[in-house]
Amino acid sequence: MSTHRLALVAHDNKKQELIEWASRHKTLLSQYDLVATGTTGKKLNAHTGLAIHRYKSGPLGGDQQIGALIAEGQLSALFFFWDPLNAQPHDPDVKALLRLCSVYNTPVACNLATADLLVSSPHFLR
Ligand SMILES: O=C(CO)COP(=O)(O)O
Repeated sequence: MSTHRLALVAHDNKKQELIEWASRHKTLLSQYDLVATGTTGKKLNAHTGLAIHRYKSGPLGGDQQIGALIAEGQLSALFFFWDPLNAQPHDPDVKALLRLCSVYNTPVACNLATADLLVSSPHFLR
């Protein structure tokens, strides 16, 4: 992969799922520079001990900050457990982040099954 930075983001109802997933893959994740939106990063660090650079909370611009990394070619993959059952105040930012993944052909996992598949790829460090 071109860079060694991964972004981890989850909406509130999905944070527990992401924390459990990250705990399972802690050894692999710890080999990367990790970034996250504010609350996701705080909870991930508290529950897994992983070092994570935290951007702003999603509704306050964090999704856009991670989008900027993608636009600059600074992100290898995004793990974005967005909530399909609840409206988000910053829905345009959520869409924009997912859109940039397609614009720049950045791997993005939006659920557990895809996240597991993505980290089992040979492109990932072991
Ligand atoms: O809203 C988010 C992603 O759209 C996530 O933001 P937080 O990690 O700050 O909860």
